[in-house]
Amino acid sequence: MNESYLSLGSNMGNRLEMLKQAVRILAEHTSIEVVAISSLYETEPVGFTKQDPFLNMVVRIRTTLAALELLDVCQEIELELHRERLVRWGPRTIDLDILLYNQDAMETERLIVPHPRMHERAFVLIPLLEVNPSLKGFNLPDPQGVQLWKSYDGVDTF
Ligand SMILES: Nc1nc2nc(S)n(CCO)c2c(=O)[nH]1
Repeated sequence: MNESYLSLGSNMGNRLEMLKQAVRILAEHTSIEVVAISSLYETEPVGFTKQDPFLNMVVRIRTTLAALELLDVCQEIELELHRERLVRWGPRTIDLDILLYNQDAMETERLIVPHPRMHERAFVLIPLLEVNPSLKGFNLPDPQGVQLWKSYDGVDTF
């Protein structure tokens, strides 16, 4: 069994509904168990800043899928929820990034794990710490631009 952490974000359309649908599809996948979900955070866009704020969260999963198979599932969910890659760093209905996969380090054309920018993103680290307290070793970047939006009592209440 493998353990992985995914960062989810949305800044187009009904952001909450998009995130709920993405988590539902993950939870319904026969090879994935959603073990924990973080709170939702409203976050200022990083990188391409001239766009609407995001809702971000992190989910902890257990899976029998290999990392690249998990990436396939994430990309299928993005397509299913009408993710349009209009501008690379621009607005999106839904975005799923693999942050960590076990304690593996891998770099391929399609996937780099641990995610290469996670260490500089408060919108990733702050929710990640909620679902994996053992990562307390991270020096949190300035939490500026990351506001708690809503917390949940677990996957079932999301
Ligand atoms: N706050 C925030 N800024 C972002 N910039 C990009 S690109 N993304 C997409 C994730 O790589 C985000 C995001 O999810 N949240």
